[in-house]
Amino acid sequence: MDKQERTAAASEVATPKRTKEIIGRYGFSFKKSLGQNFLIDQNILNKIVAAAELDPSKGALEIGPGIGALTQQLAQAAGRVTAVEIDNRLIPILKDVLSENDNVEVVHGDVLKLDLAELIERQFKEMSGVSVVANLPYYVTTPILMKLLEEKLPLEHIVVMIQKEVAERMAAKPGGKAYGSLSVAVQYYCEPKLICTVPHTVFIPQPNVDSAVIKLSLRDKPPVDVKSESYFFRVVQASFAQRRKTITNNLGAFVGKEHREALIELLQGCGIDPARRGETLSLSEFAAVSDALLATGWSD
Ligand SMILES: C[S@@+](CC[C@H](N)C(=O)[O-])C[C@H]1O[C@@H](n2cnc3c(N)ncnc32)[C@H](O)[C@@H]1O
Repeated sequence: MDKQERTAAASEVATPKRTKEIIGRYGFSFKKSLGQNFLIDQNILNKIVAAAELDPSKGALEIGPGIGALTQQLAQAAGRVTAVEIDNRLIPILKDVLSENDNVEVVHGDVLKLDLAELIERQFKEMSGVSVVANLPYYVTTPILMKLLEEKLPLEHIVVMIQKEVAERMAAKPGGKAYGSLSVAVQYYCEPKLICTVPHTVFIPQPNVDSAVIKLSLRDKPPVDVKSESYFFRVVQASFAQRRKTITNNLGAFVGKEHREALIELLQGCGIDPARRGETLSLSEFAAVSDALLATGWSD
């Protein structure tokens, strides 16, 4: 290590000692309701940053910087970093911790309420690409990810630490217990890849569950063509409404019992055994059923 590297290592936030020191100095108390579990492991941070494929021409949007453990590393790897933090008590801490990183801007706000398309356009217009990189607050993981995906933001990758079980559901293939409407929604927009699992011991305070880092690479276009995206997602939701029920029973409740016989024929016409469960259907099978149902007008 040369002198510069030693100075950088000494100021790294992601160690138990330095995190406790910062928390103590500012008298910060954790709010469980905001999902505040701060990462204290440099190796995990390195894996997150490496997965994001950043370089000085790229921008990174961080959600929930906490006291800046990940933000510091993103500032080294990316050309520009914007970090959105909801807790106003953390804003002065972040300003101090990140005072040497002049390519970082901290925005105080609730990511669920911000106009992210406008924020990305404003903050990253000179960048050749933008990725979201974050250790997400677990209580709002799914709403945040669905907002990022449904708003069709111009992102390259979304690399996030989330609850392990949720990461497994996002990456699950048809046929298993983990496969559900979240898997279909995520895989419609992205190619998911599990990067690593993370024990609960690398956080202060420790959460009750283990975590995983997942990388979602945004697709240029969805892997299936559907006539109506919103209807496709309604059909997917309906197909998983009661997991133990067959696709016929779940979709029967969606289209109305009077169409049951016609529904069976429609499923057969799509090459789907009516006795199958939703959890066995692939994206292209859901697309076929969705387009066929839309054409009937049974459930507009
Ligand atoms: C799991 S902590 C991660 C902190 C830090 N990035 C780390 O890795 O140590 C989640 C952070 O998200 C913030 N947060 C929670 N809800 C938020 C929201 N709706 N918008 C923006 N930030 C939020 C919390 O205050 C907290 O700082």
